[in-house]
Amino acid sequence: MKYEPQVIPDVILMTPQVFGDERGYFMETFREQDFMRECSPLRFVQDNHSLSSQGILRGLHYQLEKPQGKLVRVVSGEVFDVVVDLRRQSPTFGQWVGVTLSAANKQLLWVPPGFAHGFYVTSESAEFVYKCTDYYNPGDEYSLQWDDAQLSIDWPLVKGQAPVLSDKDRQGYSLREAPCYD
Ligand SMILES: Cc1cn([C@H]2C[C@H](O)[C@@H](COP(=O)(O)OP(=O)(O)O[C@H]3O[C@@H](C)C(=O)[C@@H](O)[C@H]3O)O2)c(=O)[nH]c1=O
Repeated sequence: MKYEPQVIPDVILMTPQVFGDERGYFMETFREQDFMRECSPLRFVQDNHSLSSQGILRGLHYQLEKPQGKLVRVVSGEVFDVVVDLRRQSPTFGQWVGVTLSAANKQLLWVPPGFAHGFYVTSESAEFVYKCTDYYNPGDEYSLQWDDAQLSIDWPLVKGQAPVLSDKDRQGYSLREAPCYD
């Protein structure tokens, strides 16, 4: 596994070593000892899997009281995955990182606690799989506005069309109003 810190260095893009043969391929997608050394000593307690159609945008989500670190990847299709630094003490507060994750590139992204996270589906559909370092806590969930002007995220919108959002995500907080991590 290759571990590459991004412009926000706590955010790490991981590229597995893929062993192809006549049967198909094999890859390791998580190895705790290496993950702890390269990314974080936190342990994972929940695994999630979602399916979304093209044009769906889920996010940008975070939990405030019980922040979740997330190790995310795509097992079918392609998404543009975005993380936003919401740690007020961070030199990169309010900055974002976006990467393309796909079944083809097999990359994983480590999203540390303290970040909002979301993704936009660019393929016909996408299955998204991730591990979390804390449990889902619905009362503690917040949504940051995907198109906040201050964030100015460069989403690769298909045919320039507005993304499809959940009701909750249509009422996301602007960065200015959003409760953040102190
Ligand atoms: C996230 C989550 C949802 N649910 C339920 C609540 C609800 O009825 C249904 C759909 O929930 P949501 O609309 O919040 O699902 P979704 O919009 O896919 O939420 C996810 O978005 C991505 C971007 C993330 O980063 C995740 O942490 C999570 O917030 O599933 C759980 O039971 N456990 C969970 O961990």
